[in-house]
Amino acid sequence: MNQAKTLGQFIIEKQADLPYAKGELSRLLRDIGIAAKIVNREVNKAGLMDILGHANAVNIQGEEQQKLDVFANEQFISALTSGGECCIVASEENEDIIYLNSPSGGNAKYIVAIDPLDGSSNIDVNVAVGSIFSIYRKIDINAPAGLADVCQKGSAQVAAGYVIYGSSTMLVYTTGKGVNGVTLDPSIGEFCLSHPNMQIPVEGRIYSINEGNYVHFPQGVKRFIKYCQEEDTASDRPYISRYIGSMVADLHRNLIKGGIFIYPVTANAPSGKLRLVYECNPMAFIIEQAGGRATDGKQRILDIEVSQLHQRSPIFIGSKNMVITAENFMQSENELVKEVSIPEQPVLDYTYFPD
Ligand SMILES: O=P(O)(O)OC[C@H]1O[C@](O)(COP(=O)(O)O)[C@@H](O)[C@@H]1O
Ligand SMILES: [Mg+2]
Ligand SMILES: [Mg+2]
Repeated sequence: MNQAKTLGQFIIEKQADLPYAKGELSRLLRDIGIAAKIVNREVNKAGLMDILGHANAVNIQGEEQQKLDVFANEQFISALTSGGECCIVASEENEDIIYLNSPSGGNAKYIVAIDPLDGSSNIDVNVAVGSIFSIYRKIDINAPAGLADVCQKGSAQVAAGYVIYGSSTMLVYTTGKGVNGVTLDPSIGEFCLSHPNMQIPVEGRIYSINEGNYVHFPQGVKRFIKYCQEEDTASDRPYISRYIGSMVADLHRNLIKGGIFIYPVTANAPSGKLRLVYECNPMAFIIEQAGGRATDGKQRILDIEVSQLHQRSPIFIGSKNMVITAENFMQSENELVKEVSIPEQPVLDYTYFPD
């Protein structure tokens, strides 16, 4: 049997596709791969190590930091520092941006924004968690890097990806030329190409949302949930409800099977819960590159202006037609503004909106 291509081999092979292909971005992806392997090692034996539970500290979001949040954060920052291709790291776990004293003496051109451990509420219960990264190039290569370089719109990303620490550990990434997935082969300690050119189905049957917040949802979201639960053979409804509570895991499933993930505004999260710079933007770049769609219910996530490092945004992301349908419900019920490209689009029957 042919040995699958390793991440390193695949990146080199694809390097010609990369803008400014001098190997820096390839090396940066390699460094992220190294940090992911170290985090994976700890996640896998978390129950045996003193790495479960709280770190007795609170991060800038006001969330209790988990020990694994802190460990993962340290691993990514140290791998990016020693790798030398990154000049600034912005992390969910750090209030301010971190300037890296890279061995390249500060000539590094790339900025990395990270959610070092995503799905923290699932760490102690052995449910899939992840890491998310977003990569930008300095706006002005010759000027010192700063906050403005981190707060670029999502559409300026040169690469993005996530790692899922699940039944197997995978790294899924894009450099703006499609989406590829590699799986960690523990026997050789290498990520190997397992999912080339990933595509999200245009239509899906899975909806992922924390229905525990239902009473606080906007009317449009409530109506979309009702739509998903209605019986209608023509459009293959009712849909399936799946919610893991780790954004990476919920999106990974939907990327493969088709589906929509929604984290809307709620009473507790008036501007949404998930963070634009290191959660929404990288996931939106990946899903769009896989043929899907990502908006805040109206505006394309990648076009949203970034004014604060830890800014939050509502997010509707996944299979193109499902996101468009959800957006239509977010619009007033009398106005169908966008046509989904489903041939048999059922005529909306207004008795459908009982409330
Ligand atoms: O428990 P809730 O409110 O449904 O929130 C779950 C969401 O929060 C998150 O855990 C937030 O990410 P972090 O764990 O990185 O803080 C997402 O992964 C997940 O989608
Ligand atoms: Mg997260
Ligand atoms: Mg996190």
